[in-house]
Amino acid sequence: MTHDFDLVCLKPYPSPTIPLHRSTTSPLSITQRTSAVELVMLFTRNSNASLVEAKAGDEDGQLGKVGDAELEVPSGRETQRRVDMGEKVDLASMGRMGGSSHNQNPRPYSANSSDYKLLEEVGHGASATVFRAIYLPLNEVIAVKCLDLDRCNSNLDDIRREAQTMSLIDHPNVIRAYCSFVVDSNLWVIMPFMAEGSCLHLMKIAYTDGFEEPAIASILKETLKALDYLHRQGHIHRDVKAGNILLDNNGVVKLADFGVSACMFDTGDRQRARNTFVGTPCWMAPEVLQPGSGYNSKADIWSFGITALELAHGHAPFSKYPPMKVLLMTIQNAPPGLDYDRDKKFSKSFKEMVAMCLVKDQAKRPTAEKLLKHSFFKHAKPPELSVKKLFADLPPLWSRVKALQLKDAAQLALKKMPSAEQEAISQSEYQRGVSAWNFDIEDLKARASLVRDDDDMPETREEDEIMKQFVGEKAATDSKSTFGKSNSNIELCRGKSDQQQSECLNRKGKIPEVDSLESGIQENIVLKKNGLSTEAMASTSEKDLLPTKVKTVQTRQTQSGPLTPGVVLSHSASEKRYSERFEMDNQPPTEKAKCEARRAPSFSGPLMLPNRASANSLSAPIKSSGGYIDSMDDKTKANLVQIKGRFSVTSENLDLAKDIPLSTVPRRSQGSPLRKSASVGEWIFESKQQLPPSQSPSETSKSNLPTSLLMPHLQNLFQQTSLQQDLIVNLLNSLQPAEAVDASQNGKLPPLPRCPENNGSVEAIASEREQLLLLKITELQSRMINLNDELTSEKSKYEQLQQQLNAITCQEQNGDRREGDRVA
Ligand SMILES: Nc1ncnc2c1ncn2[C@@H]1O[C@H](COP(=O)(O)OP(=O)(O)OP(=O)(O)O)[C@@H](O)[C@H]1O
Repeated sequence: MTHDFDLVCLKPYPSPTIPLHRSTTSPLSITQRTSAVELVMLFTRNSNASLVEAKAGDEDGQLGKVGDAELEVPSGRETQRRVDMGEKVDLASMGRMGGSSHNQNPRPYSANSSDYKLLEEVGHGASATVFRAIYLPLNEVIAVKCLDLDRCNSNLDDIRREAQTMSLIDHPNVIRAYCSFVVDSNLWVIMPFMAEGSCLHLMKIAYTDGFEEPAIASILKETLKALDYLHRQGHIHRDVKAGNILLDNNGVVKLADFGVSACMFDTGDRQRARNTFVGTPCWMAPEVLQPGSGYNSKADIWSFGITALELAHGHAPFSKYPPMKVLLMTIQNAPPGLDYDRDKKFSKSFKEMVAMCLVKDQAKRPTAEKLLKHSFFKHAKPPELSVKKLFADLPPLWSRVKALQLKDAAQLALKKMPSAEQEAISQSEYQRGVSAWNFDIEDLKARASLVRDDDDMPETREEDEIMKQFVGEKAATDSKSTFGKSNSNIELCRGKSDQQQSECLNRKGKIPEVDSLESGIQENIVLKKNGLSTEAMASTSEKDLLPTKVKTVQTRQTQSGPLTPGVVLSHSASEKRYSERFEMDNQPPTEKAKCEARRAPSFSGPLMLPNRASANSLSAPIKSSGGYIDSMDDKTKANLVQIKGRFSVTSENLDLAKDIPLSTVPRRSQGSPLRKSASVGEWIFESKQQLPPSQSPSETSKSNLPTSLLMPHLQNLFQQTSLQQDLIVNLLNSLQPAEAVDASQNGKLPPLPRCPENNGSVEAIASEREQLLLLKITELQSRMINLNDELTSEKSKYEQLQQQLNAITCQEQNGDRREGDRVA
C-alpha cells in the first residue's frame, strides 16, 4: 500500500509560539514500511521540531490550505480543524484553551531516540507497548509509548489523532504527550510516567474484586473531570475504561489513550466516523452499536458508568462473554447496575449515579458537567487520601507488570490447547458479524446465537442472571479463583478435536511461553491485599517456577480492549503476540521496541476486533472458549482452579511444566493428568486406559514392543494432521477476500457455491470459503479420531496376539523341555 505523506511540525521547540506555515518538505509517495524511515530522516533535518506528524495527503498527494499566519488561541473545534488541515499550531496557546496550563511542560523533549533510555516495560495494549524511560538530557523519568506503525498500517489516522489529541490537551486529569516521533517503524510518544499504572492493572494484581467505594468515588470524579474537559473541547474519548485510567504514586488520576477518540465538531469523514463502531465491547454504549444512529459525548458517559461497575467489581459487566454476545446483550438487555446482593455495601448515591449513566436513551444521560454535581462526587475524598493508599504495600509497577506477565503466560499456556475448530468458528462468526460492519440487528442476533453458550465462564456472577433471562441458559458453575493455591493439576477435558490438543503438545514439545518464563524471572514479588499475599518467587529453575505459575492463574477471563481484527481466527494472533513478547523478554527494551515494529501487520483498520487475551494484558482478562463444565464430576469442580476452553486446572498434583509440554506418549503412560472428559470421543493418549479390563496397564507392560512400534506411527500421523491443520489455519488467517475470489477464479480452490443471498459478494465468498475450510478441518479431525480408534483396536488385537504367541511359545518351550527330559 502506498500512502502520501506530508510532514507537519506541530510543536516546535523552544519557541512556544510559531508562525504557521506549511512544511517545506514535499509530500512523499512512499510505501508504508519505508515511510517510517523516511519520516525519521526528514524529521532529523528539522531539529527544531519536537513532534512530527505523518499525515495522509489528499488524493493528489497535496495538503494545501495552510497559510502563513500567527495563531490566535483557537477553540477546540478550530484547533482540531487546523490540526487536521496539517497546520503548525501553537500548542502552548492551545494548552490554555481548556483553562490553566497544568500539563504544560516548558522543558524540551528532543525527538532523538538516543536521548531516551528505555527501562522496563510497564504496559502494553492492542497497538502499543509502554516503557518507563529516562530522558537523559534532563535525567527525568518519563514514559515512552511505542506504537507499532506496521501493526496499525491502515489506520494511521487514528495514530495521528491520538498523538494530536494528546499533544493538545491541557488538563490535570488527562495525560498528554510531550512530543512524538518516529523510530524505525514505531511512533514513540513521550509522556509523563504514571508510576502506578492503570486501575485495571491494579485491580488485576491486588484488587480482583474491585476497590472500596471511597477510592472508586475519587477515581471516578477525577476521570469525570477529564471527560468534562474533553467534551467541552469537542472530543469524545470512546475508550473510557479502567485500563485507560492511570495513577501516579501521589494518587493523581489521569485519563489516557486517545487511540479511538473522535472530534464531535468534525464534518465529512470524521463525522462519518462517529457512525462507526469503535471501542471496547463491554464498555460500548448501545447507540454506538446501532446502525446509523450516530452518537455523541454521551457514549462516554455510558462507558463511564460501565467503568464504575468495573471498579466496583473488578471486571466489566458481561466481560466473560464473547464479544458478539456482549454486543447483543448491550442492545437487548436491561442496563447493568449495582443491583445485586454483593452490591449492598455500596451507597445509594453510588448506585443512583451509575443508574443515571447507564440509561439506554443517550438523551437521558447526564452530561459530564452535570454528573460532576451529583452527590456521589460531592462527597468524594481527594485522591491523595483515598487512592494513594491503594498501592502503599505494592512493589514497583514494573515488578507487578512482570508478575502479571507470568500470570498471562500461565493462562496462555493453557489457552494454547483449546479446540482450534471451535475457536475458528467463533472468531469467524465474530469477525464477520462485526468487522463486516454488519449492524443488521436480526443478523447480529443470528450470529450471536452461533456463539456457543458453553463458552461462558463458570462463575457465579450477576451477569449469569442477566444471561439466563437472555438466552435461558443455566447458571454456570462456580469456579472461583484459587489464586495462591499450589499443587494444582492440569486436567484436559477432551473435545471433538482432541488431536488439536495433542498437536499443541506435540508440535514443539513445549510451550514457548513457559520456556520464556523459565529464563525470564529474576524478581521476588510479594503482593498483598487484606493480609492475603501472593508471591511470585524468583527462580530460574523449572521446579521453582511452578508455584509461581500456578499461583498466578486466575479463574476469570474476560474480553476487553479495543477490537482489532488482528485475530481472525482463534486466539492465535494474541497468542502469537505473547509468544513474541516473551521471546523478546530477554532483550533490552530498545531492542524490544524495535522488535515490536517487526511483528507481522495485523488486519488493522478503523474497526479493531481483538480477542485480546491480554493485550493491554494487564487489562484484559481472557475469555474462556468453551468450558465443558457440566461434564466434569464434582470432585473436579471442587478442585477447579481454572477453565480454559476444554481444559481445566484442578488443585491436585499440579505439575504444569511437566504436563503442559507433554510431547511424548511415555509421559502419558507415566500417569500424566491428561485425561478424558465424559463428554467426548477417543483420545489416542488414553488408549491404554481403553484396553479391556483384562489387559491392565501392568499386564500390557509386557507389550512394550507393540507400543514402541505403534507410537512412532501414531505420532507421525499426528504430525501430519497437525501440519495440515496448521496449513489450513494459516490459510484462513491470511485469507483476504480478494484472494479468496482470485483463488476460486483461478481454480486453486474448489469452486464456491454461490448462493443468491450472498450476491457473490467478496465477504460472503470469503465467509463461505472459511466455512469450507472449517468443514475440512472437521473432516480431518473425524478422520483422525477414526484412525485413533483403528489404532487402538489394532493395538489391542496385537496385544492379544502377543499374549497368545507368548502362551504358545511357553507351551512349546514346556513341550521341548518335557521332550528333552523324556529323551534324557
Ligand atoms: N504514561 C504511562 N505511564 C505508565 N503506564 C502507562 C502509561 N501509559 C500507558 N501505560 C500502561 O500501558 C498500558 C497500555 O497503554 P495504552 O492503553 O496507551 O496502549 P494502547 O495500545 O493504546 O491500549 P489499548 O489497547 O487500550 O488501545 C496501559 O493500560 C497502562 O497500564
